[in-house]
Amino acid sequence: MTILAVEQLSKSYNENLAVKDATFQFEQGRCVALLGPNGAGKTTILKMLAGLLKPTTGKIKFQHEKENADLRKYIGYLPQYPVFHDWMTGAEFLQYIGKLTHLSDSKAKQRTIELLDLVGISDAKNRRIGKYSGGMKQRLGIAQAIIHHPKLLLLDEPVSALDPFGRREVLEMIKKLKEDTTILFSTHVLNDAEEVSEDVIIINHGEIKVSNSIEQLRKQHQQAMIYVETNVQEKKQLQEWVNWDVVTDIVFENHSAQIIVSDIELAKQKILREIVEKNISIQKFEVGRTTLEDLFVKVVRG
Ligand SMILES: Nc1ncnc2c1ncn2[C@@H]1O[C@H](COP(=O)(O)OP(=O)(O)OP(=O)(O)O)[C@@H](O)[C@H]1O
Repeated sequence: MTILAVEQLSKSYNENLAVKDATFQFEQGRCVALLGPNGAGKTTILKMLAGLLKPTTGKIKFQHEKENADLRKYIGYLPQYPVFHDWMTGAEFLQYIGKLTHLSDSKAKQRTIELLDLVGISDAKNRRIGKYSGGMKQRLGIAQAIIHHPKLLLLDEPVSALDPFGRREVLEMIKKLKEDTTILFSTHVLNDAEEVSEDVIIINHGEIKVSNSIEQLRKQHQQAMIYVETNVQEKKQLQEWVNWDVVTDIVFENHSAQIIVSDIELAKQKILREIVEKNISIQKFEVGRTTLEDLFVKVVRG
């Protein structure tokens, strides 16, 4: 069942069109990564979905609700830079948020205990938030976002500002939460998307470029490839290979070339023969397949 459908959503900040005609949808129970480089429009999209920014144009439809309805009761949101009262303890903070969401005193207390346990910071419940590590603060931020049992959890770059330990803590946390909640989280790191999500939406310069399951993307985009490392002069000779029937594309980067091919055996023989005949000096020759990282780089570079 589709939980959220977005149609031709746009947002302008004065002259700057930050999100352009974004159309995508995803199913209940999925964990979806909104992937894009800095300034791509991820935060703008998440804020519009969370009801914190008014779209310039377009529609947001949540399950059976009317288009552009107030969705706050269904949605939990963790901003990119959450702000806490550092003098409060974790438990005090969650009780305070519980009351803001109209829970009674006793319900707020009970939910606080459940959430501290769920996000794994019960031991630190009476410690001031100012003394929490980055990973603990993000986990507390996730706890406040799910205090009202939202159907959809929006997390804006939940791991970007964390060290490797904090990243791991929060990624594991997301894996646990996705068992019960639909999650849309933004990131600029493909590895995070591949590790925890089933679907990926790639955005660049405010435009949705890809929206698909990771499984489908792997099937569609993993192509046979030969990776060659050489020096700058040799690169010129390699450029001519793009005219061969067996070569689909060549992506150059510094001293390396990724040669996308249609027939790996034929291409291997042809390239090796050429290297020997033309006496091309190579440092590395590797046969493999393109990865989702290659697709992401290609999309971002246009
Ligand atoms: N309040 C604002 N006023 C004017 N321009 C803004 C505002 N917020 C964002 N922008 C611009 O809109 C574009 C998209 O920004 P946004 O923060 O949504 O991108 P992002 O993908 O979340 O980036 P990052 O990964 O750096 O957080 C950028 O060009 C940004 O400069």
